[in-house]
Amino acid sequence: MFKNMAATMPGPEVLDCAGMTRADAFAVRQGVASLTLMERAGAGVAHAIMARWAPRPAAILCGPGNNGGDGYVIARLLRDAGWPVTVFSLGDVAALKGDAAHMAGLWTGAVKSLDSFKTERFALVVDALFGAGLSRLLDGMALKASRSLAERDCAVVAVDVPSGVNGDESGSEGACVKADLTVTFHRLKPAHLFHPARAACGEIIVVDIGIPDGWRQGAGALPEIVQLPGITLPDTGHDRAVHKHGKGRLCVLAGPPGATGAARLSAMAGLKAGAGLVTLLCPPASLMEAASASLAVMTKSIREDDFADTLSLHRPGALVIGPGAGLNETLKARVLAALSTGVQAVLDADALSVFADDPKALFAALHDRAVLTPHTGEFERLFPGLLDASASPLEAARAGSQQSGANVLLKGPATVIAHPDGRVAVNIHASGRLATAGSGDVLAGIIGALMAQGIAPFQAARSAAFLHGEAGYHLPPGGTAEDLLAVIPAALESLGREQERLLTLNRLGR
Ligand SMILES: NC(=O)C1=CN([C@@H]2O[C@H](COP(=O)(O)OP(=O)(O)OC[C@H]3O[C@@H](n4cnc5c(N)ncnc54)[C@H](OP(=O)(O)O)[C@@H]3O)[C@@H](O)[C@H]2O)[C@@H](O)CC1
Ligand SMILES: [K+]
Repeated sequence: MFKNMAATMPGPEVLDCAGMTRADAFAVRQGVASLTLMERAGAGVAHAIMARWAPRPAAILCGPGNNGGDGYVIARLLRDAGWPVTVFSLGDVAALKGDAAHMAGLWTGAVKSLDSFKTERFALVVDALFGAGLSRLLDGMALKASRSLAERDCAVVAVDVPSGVNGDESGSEGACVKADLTVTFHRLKPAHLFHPARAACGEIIVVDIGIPDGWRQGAGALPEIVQLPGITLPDTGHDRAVHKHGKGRLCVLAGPPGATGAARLSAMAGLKAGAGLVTLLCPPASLMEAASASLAVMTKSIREDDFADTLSLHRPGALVIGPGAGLNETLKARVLAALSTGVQAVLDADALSVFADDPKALFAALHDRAVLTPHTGEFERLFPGLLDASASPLEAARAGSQQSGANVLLKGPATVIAHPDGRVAVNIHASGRLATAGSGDVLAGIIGALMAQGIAPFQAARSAAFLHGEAGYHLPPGGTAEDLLAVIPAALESLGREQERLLTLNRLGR
């Protein structure tokens, strides 16, 4: 889905539109002319177009602000390269101001009114109507143009964001342009990461427009894209001195009879992700079912009323609680008991939903050694209305983490990991093949295994999301959660090798 992004992404941070404006102003204070930034932005789009398409009749739709200014640069550079180009303007060209007026002045061809734009005359259309300055829903000529683009089979390239999409937001109430390629500048914006806005972007390229180092000063903790050099993997070496107890002990709570599969997936994932010892804590009635289906995973019977005692007996480095656990008061009590011991814990599935009627009781017990792993439905149960009220899942997860006091990993095609201190990361390294039943149980087990091995919860959640995503790329078509377990070692190996290569290059100063 994010093909080629690694090669073109100049940096890992995500910037909102205000942050981008600040970075732009910083560049200008450092002596980079804003016209130079606009020229580089337009050149980046023009080069991306020429790298993908041979010359063909192209329409450049220019808006009333600087997004339109970029459009005039693109028109000039494509025409200079021999492309047949027609420019359409939304509004009067004479009304343009500043850099956009300057760039329009360098365009020596005709400028037609957007009203006369007919999609069928063009094989490629550049959408330079609105970018970061979008302030209301599309209407009038812009709305008409976006609709006519949707009806025709011509290539559409969006400048910065597809017009109608607000760069800070994952969704839009109104219509927007649907692009095949979106070229943005300096850093990704939230809209490039989250559906449905992301789906309107098509392929995404980030162009470096030469904003000087130092632009981060005073920007606070920016959300970042999880990347391989920044994750922590378990030690998978051949050191013979290592004992299984020294490689991390993980406990997983099993559910009632007939529903132990989810916890068994988590437990197996924990072993595959390097935990030395994994124990399924089973209600007595589930013991035989769990034991007969497990080989390397240990099984232990637990009593109804002594979950904190059970944990102090097994002294796990981390606990996974929730997958297939059953929605009942016993589970609620066990979650609260586990949290009261201070053990590092992954709360997944039923351990979240069981608090739908009283999330505050959960929040009062949570701490930053816990990781909540909701999908959007579970998130809504714990934080009613927060997703809708937030510009994007990024903001929602950050707010959810601060409200609850725990790390929150909000699952989706782009998974957000938030720490209560305000740090946020987004994992986009994930195959669509992960969208299969039980995949979340596997993720919970991997997070638990990494925490049990001494990796701090926020870092464990970031790293596990990336490793789980990598395992998805090793899955054959039609792969199930069981198949996902089987490819975790291969995923660990390939990431370990690549990380070592990057570290070596770094040491050599490359
Ligand atoms: N920052 C940087 O580093 C760089 C930025 N660059 C480029 O600048 C772009 C941002 O430019 P920008 O701020 O001028 O905003 P832009 O999107 O052109 O629109 C503003 C105009 O549209 C109008 N308007 C808005 N919504 C409307 C609607 N629905 N329907 C009708 N009108 C609407 C709005 O009117 P107003 O709201 O003021 O009434 C205003 O007149 C950015 O995306 C990137 O492409 C590059 O050059 C590289 C360096
Ligand atoms: K645009």
